[in-house]
Amino acid sequence: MGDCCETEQGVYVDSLLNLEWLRKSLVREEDSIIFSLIERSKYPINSRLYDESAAASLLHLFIKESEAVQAKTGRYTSPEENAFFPASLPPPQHKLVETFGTYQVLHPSGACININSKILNHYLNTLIPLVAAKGDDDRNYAATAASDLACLQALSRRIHYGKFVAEVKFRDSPQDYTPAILAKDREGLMKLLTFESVEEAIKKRVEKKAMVFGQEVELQENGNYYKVKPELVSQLYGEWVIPLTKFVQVEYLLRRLD
Ligand SMILES: C=C(O[C@@H]1C=C(C(=O)O)C=C[C@H]1O)C(=O)O
Repeated sequence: MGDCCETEQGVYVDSLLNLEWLRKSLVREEDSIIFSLIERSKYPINSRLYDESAAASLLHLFIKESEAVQAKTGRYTSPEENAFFPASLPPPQHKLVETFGTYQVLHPSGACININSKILNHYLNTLIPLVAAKGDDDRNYAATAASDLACLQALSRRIHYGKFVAEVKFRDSPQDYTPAILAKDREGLMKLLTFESVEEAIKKRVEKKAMVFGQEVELQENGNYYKVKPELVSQLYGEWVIPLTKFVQVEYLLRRLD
């Protein structure tokens, strides 16, 4: 790597350790999450896609194979990315990406935190039934799986940003976090890292975004119809996305002094 790449890497690492940049990334990720939910709502539940009675489900196959392609093309060299099936992923296989280094941004014992199995479970059991209509179209399983993966990857990215947020918060005030980490005081850590006003603003904003992104566009006024219920997105954030991001933060902090 030449100087130029090192400089670029430096800028990238600096961004990942800047709370303002991270909060902007969380805001941008809202767009991806909402758009992907809107896309998923095009298809009915298609529950046979998730049927695990014959070994692994079709969704499982779809995600595993997709992640293998994405690993070969370098997706998981980024510290912002976490695979759903990380065991035995192939290495990058193209010269454009095979020299990508790994970035030492996070504390090593927290860097590998991966709660994607939790995310996948919540997604399958809670989210799909709320977003998709009942029924099965007997056809669009691969397209449905592709939109599931888009939702899952956006949610996973968003939630695992918690690791970087936690690192920045720790570096900003180690004197506040250290005693709670040493005492393994989850509740205390949760209090320290929580900013209620930031969370309230997020819930309001995602509801508004869902209204704007998901409205039916007609030439004539036809009242308000939204492809995904705006209050559902706000609820999803309040009950699930924000709590899981905070869970990641607490897990990370608990390992921060290992
Ligand atoms: C991510 C942060 O930490 C906490 C979690 C938040 C979230 O998941 O959106 C928002 C505010 C904080 O309570 C943050 O401070 O930005």
